[in-house]
Amino acid sequence: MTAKPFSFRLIATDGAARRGEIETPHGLVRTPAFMPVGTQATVKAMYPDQVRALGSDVVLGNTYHLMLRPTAERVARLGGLHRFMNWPHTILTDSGGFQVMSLAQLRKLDETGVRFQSHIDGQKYHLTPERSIEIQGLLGSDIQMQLDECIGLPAPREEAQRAMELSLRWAERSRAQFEAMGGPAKGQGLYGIVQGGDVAELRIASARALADMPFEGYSVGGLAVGEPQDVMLKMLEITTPAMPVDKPRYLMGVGTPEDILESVTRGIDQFDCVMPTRAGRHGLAYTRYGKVNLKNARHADDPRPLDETSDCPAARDYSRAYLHHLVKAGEGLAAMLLTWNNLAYYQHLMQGMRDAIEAGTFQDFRAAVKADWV
Ligand SMILES: CNc1nc2c(CCc3ccc(C(F)(F)F)cc3)c3[nH]c(N)nc(=O)c3cc2[nH]1
Repeated sequence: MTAKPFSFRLIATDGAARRGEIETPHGLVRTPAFMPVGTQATVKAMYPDQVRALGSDVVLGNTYHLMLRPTAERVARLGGLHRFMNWPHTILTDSGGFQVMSLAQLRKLDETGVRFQSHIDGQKYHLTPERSIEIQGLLGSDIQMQLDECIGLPAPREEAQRAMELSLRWAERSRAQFEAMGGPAKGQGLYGIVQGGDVAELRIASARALADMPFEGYSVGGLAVGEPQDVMLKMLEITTPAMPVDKPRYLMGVGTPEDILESVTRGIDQFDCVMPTRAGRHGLAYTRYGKVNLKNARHADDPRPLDETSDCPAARDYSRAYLHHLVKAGEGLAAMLLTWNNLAYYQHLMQGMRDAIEAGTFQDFRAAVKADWV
């Protein structure tokens, strides 16, 4: 039997900002969407029900980590990633190339794919476009990514062009494998990934070439790799107008609350970032007034919660003094409460943006949020 096809519905626009809805085999994704990172089949320091209760429609899984441990075949034998991590909603997976280049040892990239040794036990692997799609299919991922090559910035133009053109050839091979495995009939989506470094014409060429291929969505890759924010935003101003208007756009690895506000303004629909979860584990809290570093001794006697107006218990029911104590004592509850607070803040921000775009008041919302940041 064939499942309902993957679909994207544009509900409203306000300037270049878009309010939409993606339908996948595991439910609806309200956009603009923030997708918590769940690298090793868990959003660190959070229960799945809590992640859901904050308004998360998607979590991210990682081909690189899961192919090494516990392996895609084992996850498939155990019923797939949704069953394995008890997350019955949408899962998006990355193709693994980005993580190989940033985590693996002895990596060698060529036309066929990337060869590397596991950072866990040194075992050798060869990740090709076909194998990446096979792994994402075994995991049962609802939104899959092509295998691509993401280079750092700044980079020589020739390097950006070489990697962009390789990624286009890998886009074709990823698509062929996705269709051979019956992805479309399962209602799953495969995204092409726009590359091109910080070179405008390469970005446009990449976006146009991918638009000619039948992808269910498109990622903007190759950014949030150390470039200044103005370079990233400039690349969005150039790239999103060259991308299909009726398909979701996912800006990979972004970002801070400000990055997300500015990227929604420039036509992006989906975001992922380790910031809210990683910062939570390092004593950093995101609040409507800006960031609060609870390692700082100035909080030692502060009886106030992080945000008394929040409906998240982590933000409302614990004093900064207590959170400071937990952080200094290295207590596990510190990471749990601050991760909870941070994800609540991010998802509250996303809900505010979705409502504002529907109401046609997005620019006022953006100005009001930024005014609150001290
Ligand atoms: C942080 N900056 C950044 N992250 C980037 C990422 C990773 C996104 C990702 C996806 C899943 C996970 C998971 F751990 F939750 F699974 C973690 C991170 C990219 N990924 C690909 N394929 N191409 C890119 O060009 C690219 C550019 C990226 N800039």
